Amino acid sequence: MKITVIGAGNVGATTAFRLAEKQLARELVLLDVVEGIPQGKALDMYESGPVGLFDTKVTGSNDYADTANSDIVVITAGLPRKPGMSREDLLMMNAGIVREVTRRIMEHSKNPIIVVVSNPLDIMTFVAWKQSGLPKERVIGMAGVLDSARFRSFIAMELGVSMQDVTACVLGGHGDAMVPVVKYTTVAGIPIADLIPADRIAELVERTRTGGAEIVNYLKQGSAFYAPAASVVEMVESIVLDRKRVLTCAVSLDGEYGIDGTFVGVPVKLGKNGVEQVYEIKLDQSDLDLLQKSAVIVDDNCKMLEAPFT
Ligand SMILES: NC(=O)c1ccc[n+]([C@@H]2O[C@H](COP(=O)([O-])OP(=O)(O)OC[C@H]3O[C@@H](n4cnc5c(N)ncnc54)[C@H](O)[C@@H]3O)[C@@H](O)[C@H]2O)c1
Ligand SMILES: O=C(O)C[C@H](O)C(=O)O
Repeated sequence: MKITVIGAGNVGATTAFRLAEKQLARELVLLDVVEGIPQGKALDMYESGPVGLFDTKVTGSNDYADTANSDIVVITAGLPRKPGMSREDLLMMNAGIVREVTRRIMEHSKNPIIVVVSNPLDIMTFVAWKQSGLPKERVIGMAGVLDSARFRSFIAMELGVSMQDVTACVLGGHGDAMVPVVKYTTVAGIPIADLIPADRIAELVERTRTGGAEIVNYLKQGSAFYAPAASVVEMVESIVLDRKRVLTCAVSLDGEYGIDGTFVGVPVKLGKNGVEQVYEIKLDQSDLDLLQKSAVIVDDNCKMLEAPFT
């Protein structure tokens, strides 16, 4: 298994380190446009192997030839937002980066599975899919795992229970219009509506929707990376080990939820072939309306991007 992480910044480097520690790849390549950064960070990670007890061969590079024959490529290249910005404000700049990165990846790897992280997430996943020419099952956006993790953390904090017992469902685009689905959010199988008053749930839902901005406002110079990297690794692990985890990921829908051809977050089965099943769960009309609205926002942004994808 060879995994490449494009972008050796906060998310990329943290992801690469977690992947190395978990020994999910025999070979791990960290690539960035900035010379020296991927090489230095990769060597530093590699030198932690004797202490962290892993043998993954981690190398840093600025040359796509070193990514040749990757089984999985994680794209984290692109600008993060600053306080006051929305993720959509990154659209034009990051679309150019993701398009170019994808073009270069595909010159050296025939049939990789691409996990997209760059923002605005759902639209960048669309860009990577279009540019790559890969089947839609092999281009997957990471956001739902992160958004659900945030909702789970807030619920665990609220109730003083282990995060392990909290399961949350957050669908839709990775923006302020995301859809935390209260009905499918439970603590050891108990619906949270039975445990937390409705007005407080509404506050936790709102905190989840603005969870990314909450971190941006603290950091000032960039956005979250520990929870995002952990979320990427959960997805990659399910693919590498063919675990068939059911995780919310941004995938291209084909009529499910009344949405056609748009990338948005829904529960999918992730295995060695990428997206192996899309689950169309029964939603209340109000949640379905929100999900469809969120897809329209993604779609409108995709339309703002001018092809050609070559
Ligand atoms: N999907 C999510 O849930 C999620 C979570 C966190 C961050 N993000 C997004 O991920 C992206 C990266 O965030 P970060 O915190 O790591 O930012 P960062 O600035 O720390 O790192 C970005 C890296 O990309 C590199 N880069 C830029 N253009 C490149 C190119 N053409 N080829 C290769 N590398 C290139 C930069 O040199 C930099 O090292 C941002 O767009 C951010 O918004 C998404
Ligand atoms: O909020 C951001 O800009 C980064 C990321 O999408 C996040 O949710 O942390």
